[in-house]
Amino acid sequence: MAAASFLLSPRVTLPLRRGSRLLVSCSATSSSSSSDAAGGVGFQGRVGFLGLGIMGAPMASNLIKAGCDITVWNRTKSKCDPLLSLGAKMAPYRFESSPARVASSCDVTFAMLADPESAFEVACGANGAAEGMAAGKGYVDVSTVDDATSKLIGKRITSTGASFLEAPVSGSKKPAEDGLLIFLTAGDESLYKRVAPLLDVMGKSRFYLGDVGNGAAMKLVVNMVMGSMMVSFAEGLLLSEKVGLDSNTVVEVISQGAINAPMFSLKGPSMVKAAYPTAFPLKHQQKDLRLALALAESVSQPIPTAAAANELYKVAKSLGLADHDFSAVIEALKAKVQSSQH
Ligand SMILES: NC(=O)C1=CN([C@@H]2O[C@H](COP(=O)(O)OP(=O)(O)OC[C@H]3O[C@@H](n4cnc5c(N)ncnc54)[C@H](OP(=O)(O)O)[C@@H]3O)[C@@H](O)[C@H]2O)C=CC1
Ligand SMILES: O=CC(=O)O
Repeated sequence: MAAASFLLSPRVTLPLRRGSRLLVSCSATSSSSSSDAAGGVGFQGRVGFLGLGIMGAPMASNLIKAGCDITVWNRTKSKCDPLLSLGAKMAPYRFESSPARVASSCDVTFAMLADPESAFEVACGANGAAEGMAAGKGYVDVSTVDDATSKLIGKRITSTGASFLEAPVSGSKKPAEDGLLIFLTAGDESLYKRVAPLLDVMGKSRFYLGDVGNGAAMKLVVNMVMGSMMVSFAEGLLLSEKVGLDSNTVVEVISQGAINAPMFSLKGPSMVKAAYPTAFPLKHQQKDLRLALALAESVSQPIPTAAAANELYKVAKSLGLADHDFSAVIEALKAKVQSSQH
């Protein structure tokens, strides 16, 4: 992909329209001819990718397809296989593969892990990425974590002389597959500019938000709203059913009005059929609400709607729905209706 080159103002990201996608692109510090030889996306160097779950696998896959030199690692090794088939590498074979090995063999390493605990472990634990970091290298954590965890990871990474950027994403499995994620970045601004061509392969837009913690906070605010919206939608679907309305018509009416959201049109029809194919696991939505509640608590901000939604996701987890899509939260409401009738 040829990168449209322009000057980035400090702390500002300007969306450009290219084709049908809002896309921000910038040149790396190298000339386009040398960077094209190194991968064709305007980034020069080797890229590591740690965590190949629902999101990490398609993100890494898009980088490979764009011609980047990618080295992958995942706790469950079999998840590396599809990426290896596409042309990814493992860290040097003579050593047991580990985040540290990936980081030491790459210029920039991305991490897409489940939660604060795993993001910390993979970055800072034994054989963690920090052990392979050094001056000149970069670590980009795209997992959804809280600001305190992100700061701890950033501190450990930068103690090696390397640079750190947090860059959680908004957008689910399909946007990850289509390279249409929204990056919410904060931290080292020169690393942000350096990896911008890679973010543009994986995403449709990117925001640079300043100090580490701001990207995490932005992501938690967005997902707090999303988690509450889903619960409200589920309540509406169940109520409509109870009063004899056709739930599919409700989805259609909502899709034409001011409260239309792609999420409702996308998930509504399968929710009506009680099908919850996993795009965003329910356990991660509950984790994000839990972290948003802690964020709100830290500034004494009441968020009663999100708190109530969180309770419902906890019930859904207790019903064995943790690995289903978060739209399965409607089943927790159904269970409440049933228990109130007995
Ligand atoms: N799915 C979505 O729609 C979106 C998710 N996110 C966020 O992105 C992150 C990843 O989400 P997603 O890909 O859906 O999640 P998955 O559950 O599919 O993948 C989680 C990844 O974390 C790894 N992992 C979990 N625990 C550990 C551990 N203790 N040590 C090492 N690796 C570990 C898993 O490895 P293994 O394969 O071995 O289990 C896997 O690679 C989460 O923070 C989520 O909130 C953000 C936007 C959208
Ligand atoms: O974190 C989930 C998303 O859809 O964004």
